Order: sequence, then C-alpha cells, then structure tokens
Amino acid sequence: MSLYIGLMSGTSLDGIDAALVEIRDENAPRLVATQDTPMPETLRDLLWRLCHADRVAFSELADAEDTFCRLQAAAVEALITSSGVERTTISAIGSHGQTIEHAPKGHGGGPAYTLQLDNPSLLAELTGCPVVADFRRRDLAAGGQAAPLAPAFHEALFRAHGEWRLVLNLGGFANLTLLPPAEDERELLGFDTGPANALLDAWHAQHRGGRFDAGGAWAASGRVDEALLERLLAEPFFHLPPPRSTGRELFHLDWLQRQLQGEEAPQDVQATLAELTAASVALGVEMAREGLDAPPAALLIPCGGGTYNPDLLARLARRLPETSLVSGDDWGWPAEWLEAGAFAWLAWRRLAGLPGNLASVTGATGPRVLGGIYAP
Ligand SMILES: Nc1ncnc2c1ncn2[C@@H]1O[C@H](COP(=O)(O)OP(=O)(O)OP(=O)(O)O)[C@@H](O)[C@H]1O
Ligand SMILES: CC(=O)N[C@H]1[C@@H]2OC[C@@H](O2)[C@@H](O)[C@@H]1O[C@H](C)C(=O)O
Repeated sequence: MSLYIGLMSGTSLDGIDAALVEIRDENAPRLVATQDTPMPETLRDLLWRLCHADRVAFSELADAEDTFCRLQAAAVEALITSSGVERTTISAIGSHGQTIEHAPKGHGGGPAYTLQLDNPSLLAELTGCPVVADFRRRDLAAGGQAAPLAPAFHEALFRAHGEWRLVLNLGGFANLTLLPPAEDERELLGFDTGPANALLDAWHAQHRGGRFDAGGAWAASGRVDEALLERLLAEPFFHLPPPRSTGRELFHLDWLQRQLQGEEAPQDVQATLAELTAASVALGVEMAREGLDAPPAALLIPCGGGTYNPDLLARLARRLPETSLVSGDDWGWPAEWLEAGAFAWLAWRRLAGLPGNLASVTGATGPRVLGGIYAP
C-alpha cells in the first residue's frame, strides 16, 4: 500500500484542496482523507492580479509563490494531523501549482507555454516529504495541450463494463471525459468544453459582490437572452475539434462585454452565462459522441464546485435529456475531490515511472512520464 497527497488549487482561486489517497493498484485508488484550506483574500487578490497583468514584477511573483507554497505546506500539515498518518508513510505529494496563464498554442507566434506558480523545493523542505511537480510542461514539450490531465484518472476510477460514461468537471472551466465501456478497446476522449463558473463568478462579483452566485439563485431569477447566447456560442473555441484546452486568457469579462449591447438586465446576463455553460457542455458531449461513434444514452458524473449549483445542473439536465446525472459521491469519491485526487494519482504514476498523459486527449506525440521529483 502507498499513500500520496494531491494538492490542487484551481482556476477559481478558492483555496487549496488536499487529498490523501491510498493506491494499491492502478485502477483502485481510494480517498482516505481530505483537507480544504481557503485562500486568504490577500493571496487571492495577488494571484488574480498576476493572472490578469500584462507586466509583473519578479518580487511580486516571488511573494505570491512563497505565500502560496506556505499555504500548501499548512494544508499538508493539517491533513497529516487530521488523518493521523505517519509523515514517513507518505510516498509523495503531487503539487499542481497555481495556473497563472495557459497558452498551449503560444501568443502571436511565440512559443507554447503553460505557467503554474509553484515552489516544490520549498514544499519539500517545509513538509519533509518528496514532492512531484511540474506535471504539465512535459506534455506541452511533446506537442500536447498540457490539459486536461484528469481524464486518465477518470478512467482509472470510473471506466466500467457494459456502460458508456461521461465525467464533467465544473470548476472555473469545464472539462469532459467520455469513457467507453471497459470491454471496448477504443481510447477515451477528453477535452475542455469552455467556461463553467469563471464568467458566472466574475459577472456576479461585478454586480452583486461576493465570491459566487450561491445555488445559482440569481441566474435562476433571470431570463436567457437567446440572441446574446447565440453570439457567445459563435466563439470559434466551442466548435474546435479536440484536442483543445482553454482558460481565462480567452474567457474573461472583456470577452463577454464585447457581445453585450448595453441594455441587458444583469440577472439576464447571469442566466445567459449559466445557459452558455450548459450549451457548451452539450456541444462537447455531442462532439465526443460523434468522435467515438458512441450511443446517446450515458451516465454523466458531474464533479467540481458547479455541482453545488442546482440551477446549472438543471440547465445541463435539460440540454442532455438522454443522459442521467449521477453524483461521483455515489461511487465513493466525493465530487469536489476528484482533481486533488488526480494529482495524488499522477504523483504515484511519476514514482512508478508510468506515463501520466493520454496522447489521445492532449494531442502529444506520445505517452510521457510527467513531472519532476524533489527529494525531501
Ligand atoms: N454553493 C455554491 N453555489 C454555486 N456555485 C458554487 C457553490 N459552491 C461552489 N460553487 C462554484 O464552484 C467554483 C469552485 O469550483 P472548483 O473548486 O471545482 O473550481 P476550481 O478547481 O478552482 O477550477 P478548475 O477546475 O477550473 O481548475 C466556485 O468558484 C463557484 O463558482
Ligand atoms: C491549465 C489548467 O490549469 N487547466 C485546468 C483548468 O481547470 C479545468 C480545466 O481548465 C482543465 O483543463 C485543467 O485542470 C484539470 C485538473 C485537468 O488538467 O484535467
């Protein structure tokens, strides 16, 4: 038996998710304990600024990296204490880091890059555990998108005999995995479908303040502006064949603003953004099914913070009438802990010398062992 800790801080900048995972064999990872460490507002503001700045001072970058790493170390300490495990039994910590910018095709003819703020050396020093980090750049170096990486973990957890399954992460951004039945030899498909909560959060913050539209209540009070929805859905990203990944670089408030005519009621824009998430996921589901020539009926396992938004889930259910939504909780893996679990599992793959990417998902030229190891 081996124990791994996965650390994930996603695009929503809401905090550090730490998951303690036991791995006995490749396809049976087990979630042992979890720790949610909220991001202090000062760090969130600093990271937000870095994510949106054209120019950044190195000292600001160093400050953000140091503060972020110490928060990660505190999350690890809290997890070790609450779970009661011996530090020495932890084989490694898998640290995703904080994505600051993701440009898998480069900008203006420049090189491809994906930037995760992280300091695995300091984390190894502070925790006394081996750390695996820098998971994305090897895939990028091999010509891939470097994202999404979670589909391989979705396969390990959820691929089953006799059933087509979809896994949908509704974080700041959404990624979708279509899993063929286990007896089917076809490889899975996985890709980002577009924004999930990022625009909903940003529009809500601008008009009502606060972190998010709790339960999607404000969106539910508005009416979908069909003309606006159509203009938003005309964005070429939604129609690109996979491999594809995205982030704040494309989907931000200015992108939305360009499609507004100025007379829309704010709650109608919120409703339209929620519908955009559902519609772009439905487009992705259709694309995935066509890609694998899959039957329409499938089970969909939603995960990520969007599962706390009944308005969003209802919109998804309406757009995907042939698909039943079943929570990941029902398989013993709570929906909000999949991503942190994925990075524990990826750390195990690194130590085992096994590839972490799926070339069929990222478009890399082949399977690659992902990440670097930082000894304690
Ligand atoms: N009670 C709630 N009601 C509505 N939305 C919620 C609720 N709780 C969480 N969310 C949404 O979920 C988001 C956080 O989701 P999650 O933690 O999965 O994102 P992330 O991991 O940061 O993003 P990504 O997967 O893109 O990296 C919040 O920003 C919010 O939009
Ligand atoms: C570059 C980056 O951090 N991408 C995230 C983001 O959040 C959701 C989606 O966009 C996904 O592509 C990815 O995260 C998950 C963990 C992944 O790689 O599967």
